[in-house]
Amino acid sequence: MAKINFGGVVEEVVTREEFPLAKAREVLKNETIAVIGYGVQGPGQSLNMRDNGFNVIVGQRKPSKSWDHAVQDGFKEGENLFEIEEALRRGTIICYLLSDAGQIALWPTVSKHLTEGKTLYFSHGFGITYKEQTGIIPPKNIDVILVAPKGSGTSLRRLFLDGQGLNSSFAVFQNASGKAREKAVAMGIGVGSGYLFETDFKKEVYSDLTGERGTLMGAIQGIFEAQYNILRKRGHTPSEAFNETVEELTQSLMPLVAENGMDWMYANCSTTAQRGALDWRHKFRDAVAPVFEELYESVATGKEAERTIKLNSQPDYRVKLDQELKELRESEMWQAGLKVRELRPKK
Ligand SMILES: NC(=O)c1ccc[n+]([C@@H]2O[C@H](COP(=O)([O-])OP(=O)(O)OC[C@H]3O[C@@H](n4cnc5c(N)ncnc54)[C@H](O)[C@@H]3O)[C@@H](O)[C@H]2O)c1
Ligand SMILES: CC(C)(O)[C@@H](O)C(=O)O
Ligand SMILES: [Mg+2]
Ligand SMILES: [Mg+2]
Repeated sequence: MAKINFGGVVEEVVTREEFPLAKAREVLKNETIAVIGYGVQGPGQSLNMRDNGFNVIVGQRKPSKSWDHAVQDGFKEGENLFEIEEALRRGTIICYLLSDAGQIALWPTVSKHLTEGKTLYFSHGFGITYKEQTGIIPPKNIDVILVAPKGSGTSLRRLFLDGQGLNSSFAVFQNASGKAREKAVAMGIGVGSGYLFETDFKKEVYSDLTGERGTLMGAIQGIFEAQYNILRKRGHTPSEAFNETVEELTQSLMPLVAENGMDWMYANCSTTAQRGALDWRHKFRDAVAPVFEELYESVATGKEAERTIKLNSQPDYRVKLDQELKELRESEMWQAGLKVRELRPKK
C-alpha cells in the first residue's frame, strides 16, 4: 500500500502500479464472476472486467430492458448471460448489483447459493449496514467484500475506455478464506478503478448517502434553484439566469476546479469575483451547515435507508421516479438549459 499525505493526514491507498492488472488476473484466475443486475453499475463493471480478461457472466431477469441491454453489449445467452438463479449457481464471486431495495427482495434466492468458498461482493455498504431493515445477513463461511466506484457506472465505463479510471473504495466485512482483502483489491482493479482507498461498510454507506443527498446531487440542485429563482424574480431572462447559474459552472469553472483546485479557479477569475466569493462562502457554509447535520443524522439513524427501502420497494417506484425526473426536466430552468446546450458550438 502506498502511503499518501492527504492534506496533512497520511492514508494508505492501492495504486495500479503496486497491484497491476496481471496480479489481479492471477488472484481471480479460477473465479467465475457473476454480476447480478444490469442497471447502471452492472454494465460498467462487467464490461470493464470482460475487457480486462476476467471470466464474467451476467445474471438478469428475462424478459427485461436490462436483459436486452446485456445482449446489445455482447453478452450471449447460455454462454455468459443467464437468468439470475443460473448465474448464482455458476458464480463463485457473486456481485450483488441489484438496486439496494431490489437486493432485499432477491435475498432469499441469493442466500441459497452462498455455499462455502463463495464470495459475496457489494458496491455499497447499504444491505449489510442496515441489516435490521434489509435482512441481508450472509452465512459466516463465505467472504463478504465491497468495491464502491465513486461515481456513476456510466463514468466508470467511459473513463475505462479513455484509458483512465474512477477511484473506488474497498472493504472487507467477512474474511472466511483469509484472502478476502486480496480478492477485494483484485476486483477493484478488475472493474477499472484508478486507485483504491480502504473503508468499512458502515463508513462507505454513511459517506455515500450523505454525498449524493448533499453536494453531489441534492444540495447542488437546491442551490441552483434558489439562485435561478432569485434572478428570474428580479427580472433576468431564463437564458441569463441559466448561464449565470449552471452553464458557466459546468463548462468554464468546474473543469478548472477539477484540474487544479478551487483557489486556482478563483485566481483565474477577476479580483472583483474573488473578493465576493471569498466573502460570501462563509455565509453559505454557515447557512447550510445545519442542513448537513440533519442529513448525516438521518443517514446514521437509518431514516434515509427506511425511506429508500419503503419507496423503492413499491411496484410503481420506477414510474414515480420517472415522473419526478420529468418534472425536473420540464421545469423552466432545465428547459432553458436544453436550449443553452443546443447552442453550444459543435466541434
Ligand atoms: N448507479 C451507480 O452508478 C452506482 C454507483 C456506485 C454504487 N452503486 C451501488 O451499486 C448497486 C447497484 O446500483 P445500480 O444503480 O446499478 O442499480 P439499479 O437501480 O440500476 O438496479 C440494477 C438492476 O436491478 C434490477 N432489479 C431491481 N429490483 C429487482 C428485483 N426485485 N429483482 C430482480 N432484479 C431487480 C433492475 O432491473 C436493474 O437491472 C447499488 O448497491 C448501488 O447503491 C451504484
Ligand atoms: C453515482 C453515485 C451517486 O456516487 C452512487 O453513489 C449512486 O448511488 O448512484
Ligand atoms: Mg450511492
Ligand atoms: Mg456514490
